[in-house]
Amino acid sequence: MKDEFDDLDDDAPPPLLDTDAEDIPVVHFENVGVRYGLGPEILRDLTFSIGPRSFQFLTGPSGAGKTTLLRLMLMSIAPTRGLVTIFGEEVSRIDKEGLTGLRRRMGVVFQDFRLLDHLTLYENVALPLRVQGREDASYRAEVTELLDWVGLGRRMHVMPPVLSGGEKQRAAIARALITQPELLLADEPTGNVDPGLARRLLRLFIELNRLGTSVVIATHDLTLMDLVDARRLVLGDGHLLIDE
Ligand SMILES: Nc1ncnc2c1ncn2[C@@H]1O[C@H](COP(=O)(O)OP(=O)(O)OP(=O)(O)O)[C@@H](O)[C@H]1O
Repeated sequence: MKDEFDDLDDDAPPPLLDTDAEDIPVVHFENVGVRYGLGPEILRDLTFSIGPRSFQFLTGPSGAGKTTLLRLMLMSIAPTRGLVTIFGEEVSRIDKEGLTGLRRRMGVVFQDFRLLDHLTLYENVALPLRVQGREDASYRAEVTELLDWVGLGRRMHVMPPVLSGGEKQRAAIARALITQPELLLADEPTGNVDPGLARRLLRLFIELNRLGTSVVIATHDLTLMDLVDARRLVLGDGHLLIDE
């Protein structure tokens, strides 16, 4: 695996893009609250925006609601109160097809990876492009290059069940990035890799951001966050504090 990384630049991550405050937010929450079933409110009074081409960390102690907030942005759960607007559209007014259309504009790295076990790594990563109707020949080089980037070039024809947790995580990251989505939501995307590899993956997220993607990385990892001068969305006691 090391060889595949030899040509990577190990310099500090490049500076983040400046965002234009006048652009329509990619995500906007207005007084949002959420509870699971009849349980207590997990998140309360959330009002914030995520701008186009912006980069932010989402952090807070275990159980603070980071995954829940990502699920709200992914529209896989609905708020119990307040308004969620994604790509300028208010989520409660959108039908199922509309939601699918909005989700296709996002890349998501789930904590549990969600790779398809009956497809090879290459096929998993290529799947979002196939769903877009593209032919294999048109994306083969892109998929191979990205798999090389994350150090999985030599593993691309294996099935996910034989991979380590860190390898699965990198494959899940490659799948989320391959379409250059407008919004990337990543839940602890470096939780299963060593610090050196975590830095390289962070660099990949920053490169994606430089190409125009808004990036949200949920993490506990202070060392990782300290590498980038990025906005921090900090959850605690159900509330959100923003450190610009
Ligand atoms: N499906 C669910 N049903 C009921 N409660 C849930 C559900 N999912 C999460 N919770 C509760 O909501 C709270 C927030 O969970 P969440 O997974 O969003 O936190 P987190 O900040 O992502 O935690 P971690 O850092 O440990 O992954 C927790 O108290 C959790 O027990």
